[in-house]
Formats: sequence, C-alpha cells, structure tokens
Amino acid sequence: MVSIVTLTILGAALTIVAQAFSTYLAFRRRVEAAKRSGFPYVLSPIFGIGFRYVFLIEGILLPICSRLPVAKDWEWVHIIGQRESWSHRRTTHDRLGDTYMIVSLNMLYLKTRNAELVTQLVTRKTDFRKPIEEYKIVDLFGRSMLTSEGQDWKEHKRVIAPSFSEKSNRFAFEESLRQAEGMMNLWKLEGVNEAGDINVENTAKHTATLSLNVICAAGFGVPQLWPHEDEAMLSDMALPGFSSSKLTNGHVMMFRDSLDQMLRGLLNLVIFSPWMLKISPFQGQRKTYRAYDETRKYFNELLDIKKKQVFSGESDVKTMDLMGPMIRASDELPAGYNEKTSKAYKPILSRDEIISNSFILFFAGHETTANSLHFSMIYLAMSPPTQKHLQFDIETIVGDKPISEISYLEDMPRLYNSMVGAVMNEQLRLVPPVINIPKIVAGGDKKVIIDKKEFTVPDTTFIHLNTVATARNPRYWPYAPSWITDAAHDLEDFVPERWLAGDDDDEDDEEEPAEGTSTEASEKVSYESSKGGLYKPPKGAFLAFSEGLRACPGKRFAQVEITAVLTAIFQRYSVEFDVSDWASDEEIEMMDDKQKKRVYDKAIKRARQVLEDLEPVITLLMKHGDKVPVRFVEKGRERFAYLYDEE
Ligand code: HEM
Repeated sequence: MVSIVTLTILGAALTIVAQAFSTYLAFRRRVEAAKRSGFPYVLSPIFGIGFRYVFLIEGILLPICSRLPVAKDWEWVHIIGQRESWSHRRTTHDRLGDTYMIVSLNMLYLKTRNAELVTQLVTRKTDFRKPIEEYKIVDLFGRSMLTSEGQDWKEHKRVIAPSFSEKSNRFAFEESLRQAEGMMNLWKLEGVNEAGDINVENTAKHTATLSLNVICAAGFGVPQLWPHEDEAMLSDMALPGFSSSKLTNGHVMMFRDSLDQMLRGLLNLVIFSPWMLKISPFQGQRKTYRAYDETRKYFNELLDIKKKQVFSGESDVKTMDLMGPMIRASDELPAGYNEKTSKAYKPILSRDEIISNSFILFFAGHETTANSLHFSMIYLAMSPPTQKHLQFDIETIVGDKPISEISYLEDMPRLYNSMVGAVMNEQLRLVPPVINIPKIVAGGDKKVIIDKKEFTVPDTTFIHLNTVATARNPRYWPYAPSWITDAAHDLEDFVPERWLAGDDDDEDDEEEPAEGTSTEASEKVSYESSKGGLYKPPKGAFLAFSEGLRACPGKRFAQVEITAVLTAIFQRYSVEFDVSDWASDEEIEMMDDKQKKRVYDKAIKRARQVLEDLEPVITLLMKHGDKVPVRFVEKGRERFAYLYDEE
C-alpha cells in the first residue's frame, strides 16, 4: 500500500509540475501578447513593483547577477531595477525605443517616454486606470483621493479640488513669502560668519520645515513659527494647541513636530504597520509610532474645531480651509445642520476619509515642494550665470520692495514668466520628484496610436510613464550641444534658458479641466499668461506634475510657493557652494582667479555627483549621508560667480 508520506510527496510534486506548467503557459501567452503589441520587448525571469520586489530584485537577484560575468550581456539585468528610470535616465530608451515592454514569468510591463502615448494613457480613464493597490500603503488613516479610483475618486476630487482656487494661490504665495523670510532669519541666526555670510550645511532640512509650515497655514489655517519667532507675531491667527509651543490636551509633541516626524518616518510606517512600530525594539521606530499617534489625535481635534466653525456658520476666509469643504460633504455634521443652513447635502466622506485626505495633502505637497526648492538652490550654485540672470529678472520685477509687499496679483505673473519660473520648471524637468507614474490596463487589450501607427497594449499590462526620460526626450525639448559634457544635446544639463523661448501658441495648450473638478478650481490662473510666456512643451512631455485626470491638484500651490521663496531669497542673496572642504576663507583670499576656479569646480563636481546619485525612495532624495553645504552671500559679495562670467 502506498504510504501517506509517498502520497504527499507525489501530490506536492504534481502540484509543482502543474504550477510550473501553468506559469509556462501564461508566460507564452504574455510573449504572444507582447509580439502582437508592436512594441519592442525584453524577456526577464522576474519583474515586479513595490517593496517586496525591491528586496527580491535589488536585494538578492541583481547583486548575484553582478558577480556573474556572463550576466552583463543579459538585457533584462539592466532594466528590471526599481530605480532604472533614474539610474539610466534615457539610455535604456535610446537603446530599446521610446516605448518598450518587459515580459516576465509573473507579469507584463510597459515603460514609455513617448508624449503621444502618455497623453492617451492619462486621458482614457476607463482603459488605463490608476493601480490604486500600489498606493494602499499610504492609507494609514483610511481611503483618500490619492488611493481611490472611479466614482469614489470623483467624489473625493469634487470636494477637495475647489479649495485649490486662484484665491488660494494668493494665500499660499503670501504665506510662502512670510515663511521664506522666517527661514532666512533663522539661517542668519544659526550660520552667519564674521564676514556676514551665511553657511547652511543642508538646505533640505529647512525647506522641509518651510513647506510644512506653508501647508499648515495656507491650507489648514494653523500657522506655524520658526524657533526664533515670537508667538505674538501670529496674534489672532494662532490656533490654540496647534500654533504654539505649549502642549495641550495631553499631547507630548507639538502639532508640526508630530507631522514632521511622521512624514520623515513614513517609509517605516508603510513597510511595517503602526502596531508593529509601537512594540518595536528600536527606539527610532517607536518614535515614528508616537508621531503617527500624535498626528492622528491632532487631526481629530482639528476636525472637531473646524466642525464647530462649520456648524456655527463661520467660514474661514483667511486660508484655503482644506478641511471645511470636506466636513460640509461628510456625515460628520450634527443633526439639525441641514435645517439651519436649509441646504440639502449628501454625505460623501467619512471622518476617517477627511483625516486621510488631510494627511495625504501634507504627504503629497510637503517633500515634493521642499525638494524642488532644495535642488533649485544646488543647481543655482552650480550655474552662476543663470543665477545672475535670475537676480536680474527679480530685480526688474520687484526691485527692492520689502518681502511683505511683493504682490501675488501684480508680481506673480511676471515672476512666473521670467527666469524664476524657468528655474523652477528646469529643476522639475531634471529631477521630477516622482520618477514613474503608474497605470494599468483594464478590461481587455487597448489600441493606441503613435506617429499614425496602431499598437496594442495588452490587457493587465502594468505601465510606467517615465517622467525622467520623457523630460529628456530630444523630440520634445529645445536643446543645444552640451557645454558641460561632449553630448550632442544639453538635456542632461541645467539650462533654464530653454524655457524662456516663449510660446505664442495658446490654442492647443490649454489644460483640459479634469473631470470632477469645479470650474473654480480649473479656472485659468492669472499668472499663466498665454502669450509670450514660458516654453510650453507638447502635451505628455512634461510630467513632473503628471497630466490628465489624475494630475497633481497641488500644482499651482507648489508653483506659487516655489516662485515666492526663490524671489524672496534671490532678491537679496546669492548662493555659492561652501568650499571649505578644499580651502579655507583665508586661502581663497590669497588665490588668483585660476586657483579659485579650480576650487569651485571641485565643489560643482561634487554637487553634480550627489545629484547623479539621488535615490528614488518615495520621491527622489539625496542618498543617506550626502549633503551639499552652501553659503548665502549678500548680492554683490559673491566670491566665485564672476569667474564664470565669460562662459
Ligand atoms: C513640486 C511639487 C509637486 C510635484 C512635483 C507634485 C507631483 C505630483 C504627481 C506627479 C502626482 C501624480 C502621482 C501619481 O499619479 O502617482 C501628484 C498627485 C497629487 N498631488 Fe502633487 N505634486 C507637488 C505638490 C503638491 C502639493 C503642494 C499638493 C497639495 C497641497 C499636492 C497634492 C497632490 C495630491 C492630493 C495628488 C493625488 C491626486 C490624485 O490621485 O488624483 N501635490 N503630484
């Protein structure tokens, strides 16, 4: 008689064979689909998206392959890494084509830098949807606009989008100016040297605080102070318990600090669950849990405060009031509210969803904007002539007006359409915070047209719109030969001047209002002048804020914030690299121009390397431990800028 053990072994073996056979058949079907698609494709044993695959592919498989001399000839080894879009920029596409597929044993994948295809992928909402499963990890408090699809998403968007209006842009602009002044005053207090210059070891730390402060105040009506600022400054704007350093309601951290710490520990929170962090043996993880718990409590309290305001008929007219409309559209309002306002309302959001959306607005708008400012400063220190041009434009537009008098209505349109907007766009072109925008094919194979030719994107294909390579695709951008490398084009270089080409063609470039967006939110804002403004790349070519239905609703908020902060800083200061790793101030004093330039070139080279080595974590960040120390000097007191005048 056959023993149970033998039967078990036989059963297990048959299951493995059956599984292997079905995997093989599925793989063959994928290969056939890729052949039919018309796109070039590469075969790979495995491919995947998300943290599991980072571990499997980049932690185990690729390190093994890197030790096998034969593996360097395998195409798949070079293209399956999660960082591929950043580490190879455009070289993979140059080799394989603007659009290519990966066929693996477990999935079908397509990556593109073709603007025409991108436009179809971001506008055909039922054919290509957002793979929200990939975003579930940030659902720490519940479902949100970022993590929903279809009708659910439409409802979230309909409630939230109107808050991003022209009026809100003004709040964000004014608050950003105030915060920029606060940040510079802090720099002066912390880093000023005998000559009056300001050393800042890592601007990222302060731009992060700045952008958090701007969303707190302009978005949620909870203004924040820099450590050196007096609470009296806020006068009646302060929200007790949220704006001051006095802890209330049993809190152990300040509101801004809890949010800040939670956002910094976000990776831990998305890899592990909050309850795991709570009992973690590591102090850092327990701290992240505490920040998460405090943030949750603060959001609940804020919601109750705002709810009272809404119920009593008050409306917050001094800020964007992001929470107010969510409360009005929720099941949170007390009985009797309807009768009081005589407005019928249909509850759309739950309490958890209001909190989750509030968190998502901080999450999506914080690091992105902060890094954009931080990287802009590095690029400007690398390019003294561009910085001079920027300062010239700022001086022409705002002169020496006090920061508090720079005006959204008068100055923002001219600033945005000058070198200020060009610097911001060029920085975002080179270092978009999100390197891949995901989509997935739903409901069968989909036909697409590229250059008048028909292609098929097979059902269930996972797609990445490669924001990095699209922004470097010579088909869509004005370019000249690089003066830094011997490349035939300068699309890898920081050349904001390419945006100053102007654009008189205003007919085709109008952004379509996204579905679910109110007219107010989709109104044309005053600073987006249609004639003679900045260069407008073809649709689908500039994806820093994504495009189409799921484009970033905070785009204008970020644009006005970055414009205001760059203006406030560069109206009075220049940024240069801190070269003290190579020569002291006294040594620089004694040097001739050639020697000085040699020193500064070393600093430029180091900064360029740090930028090359950026790592896509959730957004594109500097590698842990990397930093680029800079020095802010009053305009006219630069030590190195003139050395680059002729170039
Ligand atoms: C330089 C700054 C910013 C950049 C480059 C940026 C970029 C992006 C991108 C690429 C997406 C699409 C992501 C995807 O589909 O996977 C996105 C979505 C989003 N962004 Fe931004 N963003 C910025 C600032 C902001 C700000 C300031 C806010 C809010 C205050 C914000 C709120 C959002 C939200 C809520 C979404 C989700 C939209 C949806 O799924 O429908 N972003 N952003």
